Amino acid sequence: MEVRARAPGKIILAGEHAVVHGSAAVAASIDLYTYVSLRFPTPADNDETISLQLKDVSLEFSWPVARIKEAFPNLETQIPPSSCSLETLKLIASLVDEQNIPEANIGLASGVTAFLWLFTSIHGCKPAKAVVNSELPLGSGLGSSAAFCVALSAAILALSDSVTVDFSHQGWQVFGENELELVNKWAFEGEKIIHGKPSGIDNTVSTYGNMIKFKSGDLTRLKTNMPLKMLITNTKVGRNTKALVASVSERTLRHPTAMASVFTAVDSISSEVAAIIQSPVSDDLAITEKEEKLAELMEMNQGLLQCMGVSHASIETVLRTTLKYKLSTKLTGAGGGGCVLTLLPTLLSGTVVDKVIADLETCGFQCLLAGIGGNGVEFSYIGTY
Ligand SMILES: Nc1ncnc2c1ncn2[C@@H]1O[C@H](COP(=O)(O)OP(=O)(O)O)[C@@H](O)[C@H]1O
Ligand SMILES: C[C@@](O)(CCOP(=O)(O)O)CC(=O)O
Ligand SMILES: [Mg+2]
Repeated sequence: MEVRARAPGKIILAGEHAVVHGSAAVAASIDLYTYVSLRFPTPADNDETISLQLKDVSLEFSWPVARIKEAFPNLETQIPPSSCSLETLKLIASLVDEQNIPEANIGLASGVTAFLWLFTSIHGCKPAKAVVNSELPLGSGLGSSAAFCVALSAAILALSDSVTVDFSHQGWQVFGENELELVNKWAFEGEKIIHGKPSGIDNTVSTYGNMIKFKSGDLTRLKTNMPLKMLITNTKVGRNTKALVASVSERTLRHPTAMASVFTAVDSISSEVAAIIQSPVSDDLAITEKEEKLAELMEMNQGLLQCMGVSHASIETVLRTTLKYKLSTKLTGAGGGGCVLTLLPTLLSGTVVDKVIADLETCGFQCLLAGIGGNGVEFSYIGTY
């Protein structure tokens, strides 16, 4: 009995960080996915463990079911989701510690903790094997943590009683509205373990796909016929979302009034971005005008992200490089390195795009052109149920 789920990564067009503090943000899914397969062993397998294989980092973790029962004598499965208590988090952290994660990969510990908590909350101590692989760079601002939590939640729920599914369906299928909501809620609880204080935008756009406006937990799905092309540049500078979100909160505590103004400005920028994206496109001139406005708003948002203290020398290098070609750029996700977005206007020639990419790659960065606004989470059964 095996299920496979996939969940997309995302770009944030406007509003990262400020969205954690109640401002609006606009995000879109991208066509790079995290995949999770989940399988319950058959009696013939004689496997009494819960295991997690992380292919992207070539690591595998495994816990005998008896060890988990010993650590969690009072474990109860729960639907709908509730938050992981501090006490449970400590118990799970000790199970994760026992796996001796290499120091170089210590950032994975929170993801492994999220897996153990999501799985045991829904299936208790049932033996199972989960395998994860991703097309997303990890820890780079493209929402790998959310895609990981959404794909895990989807796979775990797809093998649970709380989801009614059509086993005869071949290939990828989508959940119903209620089930999507459940996947999103569980994934948000997983993101809390990885991020500390997530806004919920990343798991929401990974669950629902397309393009969304998100404010204080409320989702608005955006309808657009505007062709939007973004160059994504990965500075390859590693960073950690939890630490960056915490640093913005600390700055907010030190300068509450100034930061409130910054967040209000970001809120206006995001609302304007959403309005531009949604307004009907009539002709090339209208597209060019909209692109010019978007470009300016991206520059303004980047300035405010600098005010929040989440830019980085590598991001500034991308800004300077793209400015030579009069292109507008902003960081995406938590910043501090990671990925940067450059708006590529529709009428920009392919030769210029190639030159920009060559310049950025000379700096040691990695460029990619991802499809924007595709499907959200999907799942597929493998073999018989
Ligand atoms: N494919 C994956 N395999 C293992 N862990 C993952 C994977 N994707 C995400 N994670 C978890 O998410 C963390 C990165 O999340 P984060 O710092 O929020 O960056 P981002 O979400 O921008 O990629 C990793 O350190 C790890 O704990
Ligand atoms: C900085 C933030 O706005 C986005 C973080 O995205 P990522 O984990 O860097 O992909 C945090 C959040 O909204 O939870
Ligand atoms: Mg993340």
